[in-house]
Order: sequence, then structure tokens, then C-alpha cells
Amino acid sequence: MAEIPPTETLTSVEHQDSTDQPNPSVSPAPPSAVGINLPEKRKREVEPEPEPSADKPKHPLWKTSLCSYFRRSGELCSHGETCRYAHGEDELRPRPDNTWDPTSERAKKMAKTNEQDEAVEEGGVMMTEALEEDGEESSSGLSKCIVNLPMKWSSDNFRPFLNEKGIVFKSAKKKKGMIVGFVTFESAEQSKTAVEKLDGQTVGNNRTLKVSDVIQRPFEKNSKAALPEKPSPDNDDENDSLLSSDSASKARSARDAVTPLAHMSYSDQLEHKKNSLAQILKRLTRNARKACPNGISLPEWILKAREIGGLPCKLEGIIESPLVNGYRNKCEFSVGNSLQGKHTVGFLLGNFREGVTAVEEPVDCPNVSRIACKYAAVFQEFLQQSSLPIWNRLNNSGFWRQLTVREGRQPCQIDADNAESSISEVMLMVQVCTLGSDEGKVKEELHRLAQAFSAGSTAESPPLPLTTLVIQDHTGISNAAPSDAPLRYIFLHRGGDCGLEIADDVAEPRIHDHISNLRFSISPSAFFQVNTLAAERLYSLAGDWADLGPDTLLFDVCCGTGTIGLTLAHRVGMVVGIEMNASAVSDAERNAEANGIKNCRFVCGKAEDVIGSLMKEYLSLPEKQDESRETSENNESEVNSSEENINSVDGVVGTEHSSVVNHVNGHAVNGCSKDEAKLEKDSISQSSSNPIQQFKNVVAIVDPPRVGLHPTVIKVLRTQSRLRRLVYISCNPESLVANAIELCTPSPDKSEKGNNKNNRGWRNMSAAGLARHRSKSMPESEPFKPVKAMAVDLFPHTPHCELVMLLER
Ligand SMILES: C[S@@+](CC[C@H](N)C(=O)[O-])C[C@H]1O[C@@H](n2cnc3c(N)ncnc32)[C@H](O)[C@@H]1O
Repeated sequence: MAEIPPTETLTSVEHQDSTDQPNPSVSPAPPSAVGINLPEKRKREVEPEPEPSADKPKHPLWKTSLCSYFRRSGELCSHGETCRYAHGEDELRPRPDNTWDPTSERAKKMAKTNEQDEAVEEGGVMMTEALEEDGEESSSGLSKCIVNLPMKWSSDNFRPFLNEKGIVFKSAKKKKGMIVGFVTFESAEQSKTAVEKLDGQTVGNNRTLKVSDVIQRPFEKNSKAALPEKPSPDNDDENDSLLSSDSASKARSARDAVTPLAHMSYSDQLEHKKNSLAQILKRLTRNARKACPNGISLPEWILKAREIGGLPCKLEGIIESPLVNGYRNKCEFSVGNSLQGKHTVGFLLGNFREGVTAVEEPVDCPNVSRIACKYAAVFQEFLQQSSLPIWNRLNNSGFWRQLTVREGRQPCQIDADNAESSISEVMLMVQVCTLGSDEGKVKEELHRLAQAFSAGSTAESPPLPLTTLVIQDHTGISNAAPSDAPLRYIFLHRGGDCGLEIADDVAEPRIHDHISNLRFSISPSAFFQVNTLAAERLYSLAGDWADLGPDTLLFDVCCGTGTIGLTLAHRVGMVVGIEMNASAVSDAERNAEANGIKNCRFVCGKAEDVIGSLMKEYLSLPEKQDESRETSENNESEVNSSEENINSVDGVVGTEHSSVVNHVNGHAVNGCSKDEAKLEKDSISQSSSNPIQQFKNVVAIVDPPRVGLHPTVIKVLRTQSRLRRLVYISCNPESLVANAIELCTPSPDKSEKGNNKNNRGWRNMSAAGLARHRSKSMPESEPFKPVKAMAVDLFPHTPHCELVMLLER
């Protein structure tokens, strides 16, 4: 485990990482415009300078960001030569992941060049789909991409623009949110004239247009007959969980796209992640300081932050992943055309909105197992001969969309050099869109596919594990399917001469994995951490920090298949798990039973809908009425008042959050519906007549999705005064920081609570700004304080990392 010496972290408020600055293009509206009464600006406290030392090794981020003082004043700051930040572009060095400080001229120039030129160099715009209009495929060479169009344009803006320029065309298409438009011509002459008239023209806000060839699909044959109807475009977002959006927006290889840190040694990767996390954590101190209401003294943790370089608490280090290569137990492979136009199963090289649909094979991606690569290759081979078309992201049409490979491991000592030997089960899930396809033909093709996978598995020696094949039917625009998308199951039983048996319409299949000697049954759509061995370390750390005992009631918020609660159940009196995905909840119940665990209850519902009632049910009990009545009444009124507050802000804030949740999960309701959640609420209130044990120690471990916790959940946790300890596990440190601002900032007294109705500027606020704003309406309650934090690397070779923070009060 690598420790962070406090002296190596930044020490001056002045010297913030420039990535901390709000994005200038989305700068928040001035306070007056959004009705926020900002407290008077606090006097900036001068923090000690780092000791310059010639023999000390340089900080890994040495001179990789511009000094904010220098940027503002153009002069050397008080640290002079010893400043770890660059005084000017000349001094600036690239970051360990080969990117540049995004606020530097160099990065801005590169971004512009990338946008305008790189996209149209040899590889075209990496748009490997052809435009098909009215069922007619464009003939080779008569389609062009126009790059660098305004993002907000749709076809309705694009076509009049072409007409205005006197361009004659057969069809033209442009999606909002993309910088690329597509035009098809009737003749080579029309195409030539368009290139002459458009290339190099400026449009909108000084955007220089480039005209490029669409990469054609030499491998695609007449597949029009099977094209389904076009679903309406409501979402352009691609959600390939492996694509590293923040590093390679247009990578040249799958390896660069999904494992952008793979060129670094593992110890350098850990150092890099730890330093990035430290920078993000400092935002918690800065924002909580800013949000602290006037007239209320700053909490001690903020005052003490200067002693640890501005961190809100000690960042204790980063726990390594036991497996560094081939660690992923789940890989989602997209189906698309490669840059050479071949049907390919692998990873997208960038974002669809930038015109990238090119998919490349998962070659040299060190996080993917050999087994997953092998099944991707088998599927790719199959697609070359299939009579059904692959999915076209541009037209939202086609049949074959995605392959997910999920692996289950036996409970054995893992040999890092032969990790594959522990993989005993494999679930293959193929996503298709059957809309408009002939059912007979679909059945035939699925049968052939099952045979191809079976043959692929037995062709290896020893044969690759293959437990089940699941077909997921999904008609949406993005590959992120809702958890209730229809499934068909094909069990593959090898036996006798026949090689396999296909059994349609049988009970939902599962695979199994092991954590802390427990066996977990996982259904196709349920969440399970992708790095099982590192997850085991994550959960045990969370358990250690939660200070558990037989008199502990543990709330496992966003519990998935119950992994955290079940692995810690033997250390507590009772676990209450909350999860919105119905399949995951039934997995959790099944897992409790299979492992003989009796002290767990799992509730299906959105945490924001059920947590208030659950806390009330468990924490307002008659036994300790005398001593707790007052508190519980207070809590009740606090929770109620927080609900009122939420409603008052919610027209804006709540809507925003739910739309994010919906967006992340792909669809409006993922798992339990609001009504089901309400039923769950009803069942909670009915069951409150049953005797429920009173617990002394109440702890919550929260493990939310990337967007973080819903504001209602934050308010319930904050205002439930019997909850003294909270362990926050996060795969997105930015949302942890935003949520912790609300949990840890002192609440304003009644007189200071501003009018929060006028929130028109919220869309432009950063997550931290929004959290500061929300903290103003936090009901009076004792804030938490950050006690310690630790990173756990679940995702070697990528910039991602889990972060755990202990909050107490
Ligand atoms: C990061 S996963 C953690 C799962 C589990 N703790 C584990 O480690 O396996 C987040 C989980 O939160 C669930 N989830 C997302 N939004 C939710 C909400 N609003 N309420 C309850 N659960 C939610 C997801 O379905 C997913 O299972």
C-alpha cells in the first residue's frame, strides 16, 4: 500500500490544480442571477509553503499545471523557483497520462486541432457507418462527412444551410450533440462541387468546416431486407462502461481507448491516481469553507486542513488490486465496423457525438481476460457470415448490438500468473434489436450463434467455460439497456455427440462468484463489482472503518446483490439493504439464504423513496421511548422538513437528479417502479407492528452509482441524528465530494436560510456549486466530519479508482 506523505501534497490555496477551476464554457451564472446569497468572501488564509529541497525527488505532477497566481498576474508567485506549478507555458510538462493542463494554451490549441484536423486525417472521422436514407444505402464514394458543425444543429438546421450554400444533395443528416453531419450525393459532380464550396468555410462561432470521406463498409452486403424500423432518436449517448471518456476522446487503438494508463508501470499508475484523488478531495475543504454560513465558526476539520496540505482528512493511501491483468469479470464489447470497414466486436475508439463509431478488437487491453477476448473473436467471426445486419449507430437500425462476457470464479487461492484457471463459469449475453425482424430467421440465427460459441469453447484445450447464453432484446438508441429489457435464455449443455442442447424459455440463469468465502448468485442485469478480488479488499476496509459489533444496525444503501451487507452480516446485529434493481434484490435474498445468513433484510426501491421510512421504522422504537422520544420526534420533523425543503428546491434540483439517474440507467425506471417503491413503503409501515430490535450503534455504508446520492437520501442521512458513522464508497470521487459538502457543512441558522426558489442558474453550476447551494437549505442538524479516506484500485490501467471515506459526528 502506498502512503501519501502530507508534505508531498499541495499546501497553498493559491496553488490549486487548474483542473479545479470551473470550465470557462459553463461558468455559473452570477449569484444575483440565480438568487443565491453568497456569504461575504472569507479572508484567504495563507498556508505554509512547501520546503524547497534539492535532493527530494520531484513530485510526479511537478510543473504539470499552471500556477494560478502566475496565470492571473503574469508574475512569479511567492514560491518562486520552488513552486511545483509551472510559471508559463514553457515550463509546463505533460501529465503522466500524456495530457496537458486543460487550461493551458497548448491544450486548447491541441483540442482545437484535434477537433478540426485530426478528425479528418487519414482515418477520416472514424465514422464507420454509412448513411442510409429511406432504406437506400448510399453508393460508395458519394457520401461525405462535414466535420465541425455546431453541436446544437439537427438535420433541420443542416439542410437549409446546405441549400443556402447552393449545395445539391440527395440526403443530409445531422444529429444534435454531434459535430459531424452526413451528406449523400446523386453524382460525383455534385460531391466535388460540395467539397469545393464547403471545405474551409467558417460557420457559427468561427468553426472551420472540413469535408471528409465516410469510411465505407466493404464487408457489408445486401442486408437491407432485414433492417428493422427506425426507433425515434431520444438519446445519443453511448455507455460503454469500459471506454475511458476522460482520456481518449478519439483513440487510435482499443488499448488507448480503454486502458490509457497501460503504458505506465503499475506503481506509477497508483501514484498518479493517488495524486489526482488528493486534488479532488481538496475541493471538499475549499467548498465547505465557502459554504460555511456567516456567523458560524469553521469546523475544526477545515481549520486543520492546512496541516495536511488542504485535504479534508488524511488520504491514507491506495490499496493495490491483487490482479493487475485480466481482472475484469465483465466486459461489454460493442459491435460495429472497424476503421477498415470490417464487422468487429470490441471497443469503440471514442464518442459517438464526435463522429466516432469505429470499433476495434480488444487487442492488448490488459484488463480483459483471454477468455473474454476469445469469445469476442468467436462472435466477430460469426458476424462475417450472418444474414442479419450489425447495429448502425447513425441510423439506429440493425440487429446485432453488443456482447457481454461475465465470468464467475471458484473460491480458491488465485495465482496472479494464471488467474484464468479460477474462472469456472461464463455467461454470454448478446444484445440484439429484433424490431421488424422475421422471427423464424431470428431463431435460426440465434441457434447458429449458440453453436458457434459452443464450438469456439470446445476448440480450446482445455475447453473454455461456457455456462449460459442470454439474448437481450433492446430497441433503444444507446446500448445501455434497462434492467427489465426482455431476455431469452439459451442453456448450453455439452454432452454426448450433439455438442450442445438449446433450451429456450427456461428460468433466469445466473453465474456465481465468491467474496469472503460467500457464494454470490448473479443474474444477467445485476451489478457486481468488475474486479472481484479487489472488491473483497474494498468491502473489508469499509467494514473495518464502520466499527461494527453485535449491537450494530447496518444500512447498506445501493446494495446491489447484497455483497457488502452479506460479507459484513456476521459482524453486526442486523443489515438493511436498499436497492432499486429488482433482480439484484432477489439475488441478494437468494444469496442470504444460500449462505445461511438470517439477519439481513433487502428492500427493493429507490433509496430516495424508501430510506426515510426505513430509518423511521428502525430508529423510532418504543423500548427506549423515554430517552429517544424527543430525538425521534425531532428526527421525524427534521426528515419532514427536509422533504419540504427538497420539494421547494426540487422543481429544479430534484428533477435534475432524477434525470441524471434515468440517463445513467438508460431508461425511466430501472427495477422497481415508484409505485412498487410506495408499496414497499406501505409494507414497511405495516411491518412496523412486528417487534424490531433496538440497536445502539447505527451505521450506513453507501455505495451509489456514478452520479452519487439523491438529495433526499443525503438529507435523511444528515438529519437522522442517531446515525453517527457513515462510510461512503464511491467510484466517482467528484460526486463523493459534492455529497460530502452537503453532509459536512454546518447548517445555517433559520435567519440565514435564503430564498431557494429562484434557481434558474442550476444547470450551469458545477456539482460542488450545486452542493454548496443545497447546503443552504439543509435543516438544522449536526454536520458530519471527514475522518479519513483511502483509495482502492479496482481498475488498473484506467484512470478510475474507488474511494472510501469515513464520516463521523
Ligand atoms: C456501485 S453499485 C454498488 C452495488 C453493491 N454495493 C456492490 O458493491 O455490489 C450501485 C448500485 O446502486 C443501485 N442504484 C442506483 N440508483 C439507485 C437508487 N436511486 N436507489 C437504490 N439503488 C440504486 C444500482 O442498481 C447498483 O446496484
